[in-house]
Amino acid sequence: MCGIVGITGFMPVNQSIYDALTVLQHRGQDAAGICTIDALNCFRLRKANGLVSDVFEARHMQRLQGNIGIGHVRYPTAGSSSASEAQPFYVNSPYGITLAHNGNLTNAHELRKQLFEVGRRHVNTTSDSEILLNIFAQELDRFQHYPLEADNIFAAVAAVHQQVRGAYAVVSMIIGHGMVAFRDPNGIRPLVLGKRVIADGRTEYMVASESVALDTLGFEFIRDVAPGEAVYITEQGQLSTRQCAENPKSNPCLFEYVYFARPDSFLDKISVYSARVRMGTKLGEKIAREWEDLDIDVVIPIPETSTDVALEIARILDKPYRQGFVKNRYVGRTFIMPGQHLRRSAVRRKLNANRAEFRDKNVLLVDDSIVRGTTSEQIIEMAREAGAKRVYLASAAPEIRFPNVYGIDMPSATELIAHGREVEEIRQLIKADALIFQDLDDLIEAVREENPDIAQFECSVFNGVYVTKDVDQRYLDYLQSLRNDDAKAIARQTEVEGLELHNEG
Ligand SMILES: O=P(O)(O)OC[C@H]1O[C@H](OP(=O)(O)OP(=O)(O)O)[C@H](O)[C@@H]1O
Ligand SMILES: NC(=O)CC[C@H](N)C(=O)O
Ligand SMILES: [Mg+2]
Repeated sequence: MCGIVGITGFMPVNQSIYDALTVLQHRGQDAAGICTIDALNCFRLRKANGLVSDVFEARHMQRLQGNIGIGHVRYPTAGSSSASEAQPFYVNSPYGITLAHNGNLTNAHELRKQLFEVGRRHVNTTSDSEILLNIFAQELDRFQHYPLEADNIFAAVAAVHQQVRGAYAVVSMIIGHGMVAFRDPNGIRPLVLGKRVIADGRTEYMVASESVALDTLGFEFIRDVAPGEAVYITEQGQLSTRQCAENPKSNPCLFEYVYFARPDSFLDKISVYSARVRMGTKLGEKIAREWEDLDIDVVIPIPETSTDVALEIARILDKPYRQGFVKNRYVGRTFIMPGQHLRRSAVRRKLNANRAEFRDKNVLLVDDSIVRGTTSEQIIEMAREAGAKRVYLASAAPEIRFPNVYGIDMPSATELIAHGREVEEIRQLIKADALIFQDLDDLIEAVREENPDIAQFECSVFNGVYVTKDVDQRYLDYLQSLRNDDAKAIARQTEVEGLELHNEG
């Protein structure tokens, strides 16, 4: 997952975009970038691998001048992890465009070919986001006049929707025009719109992956950008919006609510926190029903994402909730780290047991999800080392059995612990005394309660149904060959920096 942000204002936006990226950091830890438009109508760009606090030093911030800008934190799902594939991306025609993308395209390969052979455009990286930028640029280029009207920009987004498949929440800037943001016709990845009225009465606008970024910067939430919709804000601060998809549907990604988003965000009118509490209610009730004879002394979350779920399970079961693990606050999220070796070693650096909570007790550990099983296997071992008598595990998400192709880096089914396995086999692998998963219908119900208008969630990782309908076994095999952990490790070793475009180093 990645985090994106864009602001059109009347004061310098560099610090605000930096601050927004820090609260979106949980969506991507590998690279970060900010691009602004300065007073001379030139882009200023700084992007590099690393956390936000590492990428932007004072000298970079000083150079990122301008009242309009976009930012990105990256968790790669396509291409390489080279710094030249950090975002935003730039293309010089028409007018000069930069773009930041959260999601993943499922027809990037065909689009690249078409861009080269028909559009005569070369894309110098292996990033799907640079392809998306070039498709957008190609469509804007069909209007051979300056300035472009809002109608032209919306027509270009409509043409992007016709050609591009997959998931994309996008923020982009066009020199001489302003900022454009849009969301794919299934609304798989989130995007929210907010505003801030400044002292002289003018309105600044902001778009971001999650509403928490608006809160932090004092922007008022207006609404979610609708699936298929585009938002255009001119340099003068004039906002227009248009539905650009023929048949938009709301199919937001269910895993955002389970793991990715911050609990204090609202996505598609649903509080992530409340959804997690309801996940706890449903799972707690299932545990009470199915594990009547299990003797549980204490409920312990596996920090950090599962804490809200675990607290509610403890309430339902009427058992004490205890912080049995202490999280090292300086180690990031392990699941989104590149490479299994790094992920494994991170779990023990990140979590340590409070022995007093384990000694001679039967403990119920709660996690939000079990993906590769890296965390659960080690945590169960740590609980035993700390003296637990019996260790039970509950997962707020059902078994994750299928790859994700829409912006979560789970491209390889064989790396998923639940792929092709039943609960009992998984239990044996992670060495739990008992294991329970949430049912998919319960998870959907828990999330959907606040917004029953959502007819269907994107939940392919649980049921193998891909809402864009273009994903077949051939594509999944292709993706697996490209992006399994071994392939990525080899690619990292042989990686060379591509053409470095103008980058405030
Ligand atoms: O089965 P696995 O492959 O280990 O993946 C699942 C684990 O990874 C995530 O935690 P993470 O450390 O990324 O972040 P968190 O601190 O937000 O829980 C998630 O919350 C699970 O704990
Ligand atoms: N997680 C994401 O949203 C990734 C965006 C894009 N596909 C990349 O790999 O850079
Ligand atoms: Mg976790």
